[in-house]
Amino acid sequence: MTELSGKVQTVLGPLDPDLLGRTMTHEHLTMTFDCCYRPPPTPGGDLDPEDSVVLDQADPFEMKHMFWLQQNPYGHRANLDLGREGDAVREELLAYRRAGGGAVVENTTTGIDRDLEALRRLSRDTGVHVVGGAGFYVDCTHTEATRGMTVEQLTDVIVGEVLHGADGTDIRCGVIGEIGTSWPITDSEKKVLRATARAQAQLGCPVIIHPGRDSAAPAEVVRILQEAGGDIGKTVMSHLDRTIFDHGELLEFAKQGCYLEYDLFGTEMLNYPFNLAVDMPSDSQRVQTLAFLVKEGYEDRILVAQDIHTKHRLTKYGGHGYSHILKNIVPKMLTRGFSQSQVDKVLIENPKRWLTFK
Ligand SMILES: CC(=O)NCCS(=O)(=O)O
Repeated sequence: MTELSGKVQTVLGPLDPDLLGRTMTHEHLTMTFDCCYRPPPTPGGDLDPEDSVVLDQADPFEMKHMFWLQQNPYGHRANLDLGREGDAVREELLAYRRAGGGAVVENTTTGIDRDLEALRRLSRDTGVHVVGGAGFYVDCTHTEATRGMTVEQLTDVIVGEVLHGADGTDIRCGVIGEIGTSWPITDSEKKVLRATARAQAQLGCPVIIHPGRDSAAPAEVVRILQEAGGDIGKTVMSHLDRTIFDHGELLEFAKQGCYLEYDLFGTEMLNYPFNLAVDMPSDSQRVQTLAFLVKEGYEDRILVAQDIHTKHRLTKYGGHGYSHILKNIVPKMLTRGFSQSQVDKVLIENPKRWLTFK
């Protein structure tokens, strides 16, 4: 289809897919998540204000705050700024390589401060292959200029980011996404989805979607992409661990044929701040769901990641870091009945197939 056919496109240029190695398909190395700030709940009952667990916004990161940050990651603005952690992320990526990691897909798109120059530096400094993301995040980050564009214009922007480079650089994106959608999907997001599908049809490239926080959202996104000519077999549905909980519903969705991504490994919280009706699964429950999907015949469709997008999850701040899956989840999978070849599919073969341009 293009000169990228049969290759993976990293921020350092086209790559032989066999060189990728173990790949986290949904991470952020630098981004801002300020758009998703949620004020923390105020303590009720008889709590003395002196003992309040609500952090002052000016408070620095301290050990005594880490449990609070795990429970309220979006309630502290400093935690949402992953853009100034270059040195810590570089150290983490070196540790990721030592743990056997080869590549990460960096899903930061327009709206949450994509920084392709930083990704290129990090990749050069660490030897980790980094794939950058084209396109737009959720509606609340769309500018008036974005909202004003036609589907054709949006398609041109996305195609240009893959073929020529994004944000005024010559650094070319290797996936479209994460394309952000809310629930219900807004008009501006629908246009971006249609443009994504058209760009994918032209380029034969991988696509990755951030669905809205409702169990009906993934199927609705797939419907819109399909109608606009997208290639569902080359599309990832992210964040399924906070979106579809019922196993029957999950199997129904899996039949659509996209990749099924469990990418919030390392996130353990009592109340999911974006949807209090949701009981966020633990890592053990995530592994159980993956085992269920394997039993149902979907081992060629599963992808995993940690989707690090806040500071408290970096090892610098006591978090699990980018190596969590390799160091802790893989051994757990092997004790829960996964074969080494199934683990290799999830970490190596499935990402490679998805990321290779048609
Ligand atoms: C960066 C990003 O969009 N992460 C997903 C957070 S969510 O809570 O799963 O929506």
